[in-house]
Amino acid sequence: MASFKDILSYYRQYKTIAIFSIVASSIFEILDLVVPYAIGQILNVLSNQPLDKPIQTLTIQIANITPFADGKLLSLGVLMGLIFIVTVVRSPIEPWMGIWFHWEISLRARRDKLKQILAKILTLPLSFYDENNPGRIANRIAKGIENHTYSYPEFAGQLLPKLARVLGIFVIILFIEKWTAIAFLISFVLILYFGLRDLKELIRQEGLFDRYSENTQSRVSEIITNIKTVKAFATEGIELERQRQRLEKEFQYVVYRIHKGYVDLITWQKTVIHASLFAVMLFTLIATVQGKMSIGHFITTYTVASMAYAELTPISQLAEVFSRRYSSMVRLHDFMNLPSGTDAGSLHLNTDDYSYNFTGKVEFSHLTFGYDANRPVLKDINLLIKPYQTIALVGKSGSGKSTLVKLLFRYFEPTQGKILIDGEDIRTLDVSSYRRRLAIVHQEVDVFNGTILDNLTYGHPEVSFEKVEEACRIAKVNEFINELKRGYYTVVGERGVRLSGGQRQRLGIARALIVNPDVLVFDEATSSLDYESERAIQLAMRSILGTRTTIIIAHRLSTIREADKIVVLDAGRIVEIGSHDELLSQQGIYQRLHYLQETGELLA
Ligand SMILES: Nc1ncnc2c1ncn2[C@@H]1O[C@H](COP(=O)(O)OP(=O)(O)OP(=O)(O)O)[C@@H](O)[C@H]1O
Repeated sequence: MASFKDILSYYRQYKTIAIFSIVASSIFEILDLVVPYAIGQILNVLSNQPLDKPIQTLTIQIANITPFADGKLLSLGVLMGLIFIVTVVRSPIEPWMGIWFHWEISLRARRDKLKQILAKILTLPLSFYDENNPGRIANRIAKGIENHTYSYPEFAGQLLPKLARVLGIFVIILFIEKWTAIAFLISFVLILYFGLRDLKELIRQEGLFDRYSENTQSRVSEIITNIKTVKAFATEGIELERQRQRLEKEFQYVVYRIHKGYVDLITWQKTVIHASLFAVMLFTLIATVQGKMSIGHFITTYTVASMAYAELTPISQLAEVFSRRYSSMVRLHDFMNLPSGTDAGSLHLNTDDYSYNFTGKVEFSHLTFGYDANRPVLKDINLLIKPYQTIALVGKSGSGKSTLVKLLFRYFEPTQGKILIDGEDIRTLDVSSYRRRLAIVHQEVDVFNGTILDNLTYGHPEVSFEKVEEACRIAKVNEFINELKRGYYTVVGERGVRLSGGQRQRLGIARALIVNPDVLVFDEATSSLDYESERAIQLAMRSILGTRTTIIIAHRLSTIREADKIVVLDAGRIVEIGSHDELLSQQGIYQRLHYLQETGELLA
């Protein structure tokens, strides 16, 4: 699990400037103390009491180098000069040495981290996305980043300088009266110690709450994703009630455990602070009445002590806000510390170092794989696909067809055995350059927000327009593009025109063809389509067959009659291989499936 160290490392790159700006802000906070001190000294001048040694020395030195005589007037001038410097002169300098850098560091770190986060998203293994829905991930990232961005200026610009000021106050009181200073320090340390101890427990509670609340958010995101199902099953009321119960539980927890904890903490802190301040006032007043302390020192001590105790409230508030945010910040680092997947592609723009060109000979050799190592879903698969051949994978749902393709794309590593392309183990190849020679058309084609042209050239942005048109002709995309007013420049996706399932499929096929892959995979490309769309796609597929190695995963056997080889998988094993006619003559699974689809009857 990540820790405070990880939170600090978020700003590590800006260490030097961070130290500089924190020190500068701390100095400015300490300079504030000059005012009550100088006012105390002015009171001493006015009431004819002696000045402190350093002020006396400073006045004498100024008298020596200027025409002014050492006296009451010069002392007042020197003290007013000091006040002028630490208030008026410092005002235009402070924001540029403090606030400017605190926010600049925070915003720079935000920019850097968001880039690193996307890199992490791009390199995490697919299994992570199987287990975490987008809402959960997006919520964790957004909260983590926001809390880091707001926390730094508060921590560096307020909390630390305020602590420095409290230290400065201690030194001033020490200089005036030793025992008051010691009493002050002890009360301060006790207040901070008990405060931090309680905060630690509250941070733990916040962590539990954060995890619970992440699940609530994730449900909202699930509802958005699955809204059609929710509406179709008319479960709106159930979803609302379920969420109401969760939110009520969250409310009870956050109010009666966490919020009450903070209010308890503030209650006793405030009481102790005011009691301490009253004690300081009482003791310094007694000392002044007894003549052990000057009026100026009485005023200075009381003023700076009240400044110090007054700082305790913002310090504890800042600590409280920080602890409320702490767990979500740590959770962002937990996310960032997740190991990248072995399937991670390259993040560099220029990856032409390895440019492969395969004939398309693919061999699965003694391949065994399981998502859970103890439960193999593919068992000892041996299959040779010759260049330009078309192979169809069929079999019952869950027999392992998609998994075989996932392994070909190197999303997962085989448990045993290997996959060879043109005789080379794919694990020895650069994963991004290798994948660029493959293309896949999924059952659900992803459409990005942008023009149709952007979507078509997604895998190969530099491709010529002629090549795009050619691919669109083969995939029969031109048929519907021509009907659109803005043609290739029609905006599709989230904020654009909605494409039908069949249109998306054809777009997916053209997108795959544009990268001119050596191996092309259709993953149940037609199974969710109406008959007409299916026919259009079958025709598109037919004109591609034989131009490259093609693997078709199909439930509808009509799509794959022309395949060179049909491979029947059952429970992760290859049970039949052959052409359509060969397999029909065997009285096996394929024949049964075929008969079922043709007649709708089960073979006895
Ligand atoms: N990400 C995953 N994590 C764990 N198990 C998985 C995962 N994906 C698939 N499986 C399991 O692996 C087995 C094979 O699944 P696969 O998707 O490869 O089958 P399939 O033949 O393509 O099925 P379908 O025709 O329904 O798509 C199934 O038992 C499935 O539950």
